[in-house]
Amino acid sequence: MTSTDTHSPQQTDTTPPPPPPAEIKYSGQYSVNPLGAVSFWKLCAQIPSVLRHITRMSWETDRRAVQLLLACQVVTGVAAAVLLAATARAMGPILGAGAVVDRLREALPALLVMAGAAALTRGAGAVAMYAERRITPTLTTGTDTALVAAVCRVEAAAYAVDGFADRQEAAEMGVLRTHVMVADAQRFMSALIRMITAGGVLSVLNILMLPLLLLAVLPAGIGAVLTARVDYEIHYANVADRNIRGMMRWWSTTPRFADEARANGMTDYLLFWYRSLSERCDRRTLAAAPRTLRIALVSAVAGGFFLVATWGALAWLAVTGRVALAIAATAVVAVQTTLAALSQVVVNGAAVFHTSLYLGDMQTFLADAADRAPKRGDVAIGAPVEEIRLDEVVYRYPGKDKAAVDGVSLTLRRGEIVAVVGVNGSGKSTLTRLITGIYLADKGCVSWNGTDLADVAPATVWSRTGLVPQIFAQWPLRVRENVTLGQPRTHDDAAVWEAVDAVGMREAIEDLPSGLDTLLARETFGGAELSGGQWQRLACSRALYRRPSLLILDEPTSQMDPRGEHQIFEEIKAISGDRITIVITHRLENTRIADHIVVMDHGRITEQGRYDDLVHAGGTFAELLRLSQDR
Ligand SMILES: Nc1ncnc2c1ncn2[C@@H]1O[C@H](COP(=O)(O)OP(=O)(O)OP(=O)(O)O)[C@@H](O)[C@H]1O
Repeated sequence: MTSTDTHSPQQTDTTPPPPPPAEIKYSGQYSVNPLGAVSFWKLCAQIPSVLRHITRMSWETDRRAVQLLLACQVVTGVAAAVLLAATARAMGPILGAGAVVDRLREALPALLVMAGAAALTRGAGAVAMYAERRITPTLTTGTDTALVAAVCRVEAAAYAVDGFADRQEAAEMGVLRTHVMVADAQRFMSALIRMITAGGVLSVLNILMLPLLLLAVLPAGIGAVLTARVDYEIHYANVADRNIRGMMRWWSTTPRFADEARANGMTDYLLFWYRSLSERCDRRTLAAAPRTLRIALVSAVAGGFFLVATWGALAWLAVTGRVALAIAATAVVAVQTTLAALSQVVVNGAAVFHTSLYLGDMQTFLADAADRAPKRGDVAIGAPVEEIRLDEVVYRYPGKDKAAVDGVSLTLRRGEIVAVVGVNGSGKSTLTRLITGIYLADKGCVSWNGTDLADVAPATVWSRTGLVPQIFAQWPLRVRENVTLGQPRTHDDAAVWEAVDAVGMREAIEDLPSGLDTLLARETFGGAELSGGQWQRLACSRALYRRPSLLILDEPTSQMDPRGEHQIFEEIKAISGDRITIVITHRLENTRIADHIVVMDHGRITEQGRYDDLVHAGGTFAELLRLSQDR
């Protein structure tokens, strides 16, 4: 699990060194490097399908730009052929006999054609760049948004699946590569066309030249693909560490946790942790460096050998009179053109191949995320919600041995306030996730108005739910959006103020620089910050604004002063007639407002009843109440 590390924060002779970050290694189907068992030639064979894939993605993004790009490729190819043919034509008179002026005059038409072809190639290159720049931003945004949407839309249970976050991290690399993907593909295609044209012309001049040229560049091609493969292996080995490092970076640098990190003297250790993770990634990268050096050296030596052979063959052909001098001169130009194009094909082909690895991860992740999207029925839940029933409901988190909720049966009726209490980890929050259909029960059934949630379109359930979770988001949005988020808003702020008044936040919001328009993100210019309790009041106002059929408050007042707490519970009572209300709390005095109290332990309901009954029942509730009063 762990390894030793020499860098440690504030280490003295008397204090033991802190443990380095745990090395997390995943096992199971996701631990296998997808490249491990694939042969080199199979990898190369992927390139056409990757190009097809990139073209299809680009086509869906901007058809006209793709058409423009393809037209530029054709122009590039034709111009390259014309350039070489005109070169051959010009070489005859230039290298022939007679006065220089006469020879130049004779070669002039061909020279003009050469200049025109060169200008056309440059022009096509510029237009192709324009077309690529039209496609790339939209394509990147589309891919990035698709990834975010896919993650937002999976069944919430997917987040608990081992390796899900790491595969998301790997998929992010695919999104990053879309920045360069079209440019790489375009350069690869245009170099390929130039190479085929120049190679074709060269093989017409002398058939021996082409195989020699191919041999000169092939080692570089193989070297580039092998290096890309090594890079990917390192990337793959680093995914888990990079993922944790990314999280640690955010947690360590966000102002939200700055007080905690400083006052508890955490900064040195956090930095040590971050550096240790980075160094671990570096060590893997450095360990692979000799392999990449060997690949580069071997491919350079082999390529150099065949290149010398190519030039030698050309010289031998010219010296022995097997080709005319003019043809030999054209062949020199053709060899240079083909070599340059071949190098471009190799470099950009390797880049396309490299991209294909990351795109592959992205595609696999997107397909997996689509598989994990809710597949439930399409029944809609109508208002009002009269009854929610749980029958022998069981739920176990992936990878856990014990069920978090284990055979719970319960009926909730409109107008009731139900309090759920129990020790930490007894399954209260999980129960609310099952009641709202965020998780579907493994066994048993949760039904709303008699319809099993497995048959219901989840959006129709969630449009009738208001949830204040234990850990709620402090959205970096304006105050207004922090109240209305998730609900279509009207142009009238009256309902917003009503929700704000219900949690006693009017004065605090009026004191902000721009009232409801104040941005609640102290990190940004002009942003403001609320206190912990004020944020919690705002989270409550968000749930109340929705006027939900099911209102769930999970420790809603844990950060509030007694006045705020009193106000919230008064409000809950006042509006309870029209809805089902569930309150989870460790402050047992607050359960007095409940019509029914449910006590949970180890995922089961162990007691239930009204406050006065449970106080005298001698069970867990009475014990917890006594402990809370024993100061
Ligand atoms: N996302 C999760 N993935 C895996 N296990 C989880 C997850 N959330 C909760 N658990 C486990 O399920 C059990 C029940 O947790 P739950 O959060 O429902 O308890 P709780 O009663 O709400 O606790 P608390 O009073 O501390 O809020 C615990 O053993 C917990 O470790």
